[in-house]
Amino acid sequence: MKHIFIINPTAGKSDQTKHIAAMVNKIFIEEAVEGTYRIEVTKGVHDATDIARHYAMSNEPVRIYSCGGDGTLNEIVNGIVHHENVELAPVPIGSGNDFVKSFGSQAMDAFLNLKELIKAPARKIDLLEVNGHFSINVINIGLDSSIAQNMVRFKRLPFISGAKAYDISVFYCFLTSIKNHFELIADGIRLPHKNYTFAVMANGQYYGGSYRAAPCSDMQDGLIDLVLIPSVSRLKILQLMNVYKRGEHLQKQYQKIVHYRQCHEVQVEAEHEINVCIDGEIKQLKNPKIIVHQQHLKLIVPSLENKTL
Ligand SMILES: Nc1ncnc2c1ncn2[C@@H]1O[C@H](COP(=O)(O)OP(=O)(O)OP(=O)(O)O)[C@@H](O)[C@H]1O
Repeated sequence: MKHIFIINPTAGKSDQTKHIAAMVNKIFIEEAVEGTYRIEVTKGVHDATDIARHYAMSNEPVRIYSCGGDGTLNEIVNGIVHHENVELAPVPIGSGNDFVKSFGSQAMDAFLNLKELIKAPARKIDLLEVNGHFSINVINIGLDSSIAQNMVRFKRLPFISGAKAYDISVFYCFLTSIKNHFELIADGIRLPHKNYTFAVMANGQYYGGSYRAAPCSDMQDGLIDLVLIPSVSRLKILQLMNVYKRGEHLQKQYQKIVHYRQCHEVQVEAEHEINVCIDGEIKQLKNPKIIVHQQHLKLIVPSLENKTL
């Protein structure tokens, strides 16, 4: 088995390349772990996709470690998708690292323990696809995608964490448009609303620097968790925000504001191209269609308490 460590030196607050390289060298050389390894450092946007694709195309068994945040993970997923010979291990050194949060409160430490990760088994998980782009975590549209778009600006400021940047961006976007015109068709059923605050199509549970949008989402069930907030007042959004962050918005008392269902396919209809946020990265798409590929990716999952898999 080949072990490939793809490091994004710009992920998180500081460059972790030296630290990761030192740990990897120690594990493979001093502790004589079996297999060959290689460290690849990305040079720019989408480089991780190209590097991952290169190894995936070899058709040899390979374990790719995504050393970065959710953006790097998404880029690697798009490079390895459909390649059975590849296993993917997230090493969460980004700012938000929302994807691994679905695996419970111990997840961050467990995925950062490279020695354990190298030996951990693979589990098959679902992937979402929207107009040819793949998502391992969450796809969202409406107010949410504007928030993600603006968050990038705030998160690079000193002393602003991924979670804080998201909160600041929420308030910024809150002052601009909160009414988004689009219609949704879920598994062939046209939903009644024509305006939404936002819509979330989830595989994982968390996004936006730790908002637990889809607390019931299971990455192996072959289903999209669809969480919808039709157009509501600013006051209602404010009232809901902390509830939404904690993942308590699917409780009965919020049913008038929050709509939730599980489905296999979501068609979005809008007059123009709309901003679609795919694992935190924005793409402008015309009538995006979201589908699920059941257990389509081999994910390395370390031993965890409170895990969902
Ligand atoms: N060498 C590089 N120079 C500049 N940008 C890079 C480089 N390598 C990767 N990138 C870009 O960095 C962006 C951010 O990466 P990533 O999302 O992994 O980190 P993050 O933003 O700190 O974490 P999170 O998304 O979890 O908050 C990605 O869009 C990726 O394309």
